[in-house]
Amino acid sequence: MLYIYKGEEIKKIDRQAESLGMDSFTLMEAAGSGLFRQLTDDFETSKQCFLILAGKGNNGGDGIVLARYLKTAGASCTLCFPAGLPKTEPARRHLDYYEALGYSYETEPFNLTATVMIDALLGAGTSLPLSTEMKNLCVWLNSQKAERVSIDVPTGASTDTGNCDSSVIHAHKTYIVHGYKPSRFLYPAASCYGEPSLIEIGLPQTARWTISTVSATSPSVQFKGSNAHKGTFGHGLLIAGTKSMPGSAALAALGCVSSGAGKLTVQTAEEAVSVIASHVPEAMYDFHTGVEDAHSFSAIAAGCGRPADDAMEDIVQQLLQQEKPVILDAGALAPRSYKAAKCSVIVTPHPGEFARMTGKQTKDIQLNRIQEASQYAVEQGVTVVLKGEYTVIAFSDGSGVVNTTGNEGLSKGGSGDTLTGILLALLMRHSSLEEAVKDAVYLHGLCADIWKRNRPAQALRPFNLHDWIPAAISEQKERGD
Ligand SMILES: NC(=O)C1=CN([C@@H]2O[C@H](COP(=O)(O)OP(=O)(O)OC[C@H]3O[C@@H](n4cnc5c(N)ncnc54)[C@H](O)[C@@H]3O)[C@@H](O)[C@H]2O)[C@H](O)CC1
Repeated sequence: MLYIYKGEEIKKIDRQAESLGMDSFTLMEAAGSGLFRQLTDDFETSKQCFLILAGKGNNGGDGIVLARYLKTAGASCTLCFPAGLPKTEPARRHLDYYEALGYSYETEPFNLTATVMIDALLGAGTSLPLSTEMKNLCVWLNSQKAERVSIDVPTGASTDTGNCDSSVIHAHKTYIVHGYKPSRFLYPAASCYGEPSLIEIGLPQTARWTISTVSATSPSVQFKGSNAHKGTFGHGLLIAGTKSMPGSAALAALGCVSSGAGKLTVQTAEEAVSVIASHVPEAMYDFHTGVEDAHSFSAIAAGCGRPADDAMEDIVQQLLQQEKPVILDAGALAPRSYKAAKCSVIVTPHPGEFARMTGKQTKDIQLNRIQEASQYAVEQGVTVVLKGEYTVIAFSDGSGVVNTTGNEGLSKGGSGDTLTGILLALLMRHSSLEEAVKDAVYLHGLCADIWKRNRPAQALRPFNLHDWIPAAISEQKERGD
């Protein structure tokens, strides 16, 4: 399991560790030795010339410990404090020890050369914008012909949001201490991390946000039932599609019947049936314009290929008054309260739809996707699936996951409909809503990743996605995460 921590959470963890007897000096030692191990895995240290630029905080302290390990191992390494000597107590003590071993340091970086430059200037304690001095250092570092390795967070990138200073370090690699920081998954900051590696420092993992995985024992990939019949695997209601957008309903229905749904009823416009039925002969049809007999379904999805009009709003209000879990997508998403809902609600907006739901700007949502989705989920008591690269899944208890499967091949109209269908099928078959949602997003992304292994991403049609569901399920079953 991989974990995500905000800057404040890291500070709290450090304080807690200190109160339990694990002091920051020891944690810094663990960070430095972990960094050294990772560096020796990534580089033939005897053939490299290292320059470590260390800041005044604990990020710089990690750099001091790393410098000591490199020097002790006989590597060519220069430690430099371009913004002044360390100010924090553990970093100062590590510098004392470093000097006591007879090692020296520089304070002027601009004439120094190296093949690998380590950015230990600022980490989780960054506040933006950068000072002029830091900006100049970053500009210089970015202009050097060397591999750039950042410690924890590239200097100039925010820890908790996608914000970056204009002179942010563009790292080739980032060695992330203890756990991922939100900015690793938020653009533009995410694009400055390069290749990330995690450095364990021996602290227990306590984050409520993790990176999504699918368990090999999850009902999403296991399909068992002695004496099973079509009722065993649930009956889904999909309220989707119009005369002008029958394809959305077809894509969602395909996703659903390909993911283990026992039965599926599509409530749609009569004119849409010929298109849907030509692709999904398994489905049944219903032409009501309201919600009838909701109790006879295991779960309900609404909104694919529907306009966000009054008729849709009426349907959503009826859905919120019944008790079966409901997925709201596309036309079913609107600015409204879910606080009086009698059912579990999952909303699946893309950033534009989420902006419409919340009254916020899309660009602000994108910079702070994890926080925005989480805040909405907690306030409204719903599950939010905020789609996009690194889809964010926020639960109403404040926990959540970031999904790392999927690629640019999914950036096409119709991909989200397939996801809604997969989600509906898994929700019908799962006892855990949380597991159903995160598994659906993971498997949907994995379909696109499997496609891209041998085929161009631009040629992936949303209509192809369901064909890869069997391969995605089998892969997860065999992997056994
Ligand atoms: N549990 C862990 O994960 C551990 C992580 N470690 C490392 O510690 C840093 C966080 O250290 P902290 O001292 O809190 O912050 P920084 O080193 O990032 O910097 C603080 C320092 O920088 C100044 N500063 C902040 N913003 C700016 C700016 N925009 N321009 C100029 N200067 C700025 C600020 O005033 C302070 O002086 C974490 O990233 C890990 O690398 C521990 O070593 C082990 C435990």
